Amino acid sequence: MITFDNVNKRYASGQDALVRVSLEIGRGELVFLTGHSGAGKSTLLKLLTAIERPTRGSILVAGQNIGRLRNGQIPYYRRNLGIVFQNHQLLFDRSVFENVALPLAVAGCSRREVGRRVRAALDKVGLLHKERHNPIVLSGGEQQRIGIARAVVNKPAVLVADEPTGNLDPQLSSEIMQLFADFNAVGVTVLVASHDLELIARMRERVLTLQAGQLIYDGIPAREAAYP
Ligand SMILES: Nc1ncnc2c1ncn2[C@@H]1O[C@H](COP(=O)(O)OP(=O)(O)OP(=O)(O)O)[C@@H](O)[C@H]1O
Repeated sequence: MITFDNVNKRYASGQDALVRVSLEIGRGELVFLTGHSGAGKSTLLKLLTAIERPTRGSILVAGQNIGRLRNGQIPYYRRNLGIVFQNHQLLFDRSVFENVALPLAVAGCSRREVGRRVRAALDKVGLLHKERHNPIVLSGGEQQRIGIARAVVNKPAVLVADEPTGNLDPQLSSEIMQLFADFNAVGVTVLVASHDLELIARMRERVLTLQAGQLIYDGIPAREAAYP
């Protein structure tokens, strides 16, 4: 599903953010990406979501070479991706329903279809009863769930999250991670970047560890091996 082949990313500043990264993520896998601050986690996700382009190497997603996409093709490519950010980027002048519906407006769905899909997504994150609220009145954990509902409303094949639990307490963080596991259980390929090592360890899933831009570990950690 996702292949990085000898990927390098050097920013215009001269910073080498990723160095010869090769990895494969199969369809339907759940994988955590970790590493110290500045290790290159966000950069890897930005390459995958075509926000940045690789300097060298190739990135294939469902057979498509992402680094070679023309600018006009990128919005179409992103329709198959659900993207969750740490600061969920909700619009506070719209209701919960409208926020979750945003990707569908771009995709040109009928009103009936929008209603059906938004409610299904809100139901999956347990917030169907909050559809008329303004997100500003919701807790941080609920806001993050809305961000996740918005990411999955298009039924993407791949769900990508960058530090989705960054501002949440351990209990809420654990619930959010469980949501990703739930989406994975129904076939979605999920990649979550997080520096929360304790939380990742408890999930007992595959972990990729970056260190100074290099992939130094890829496996299901038995003990502390993935966390130097
Ligand atoms: N747009 C940019 N221009 C120049 N350098 C950048 C840019 N974005 C990131 N970097 C640098 O690339 C390296 C990797 O950064 P990246 O944000 O990918 O790391 P990270 O592992 O996500 O870190 P964090 O956990 O702090 O978010 C860092 O040295 C960072 O300063």
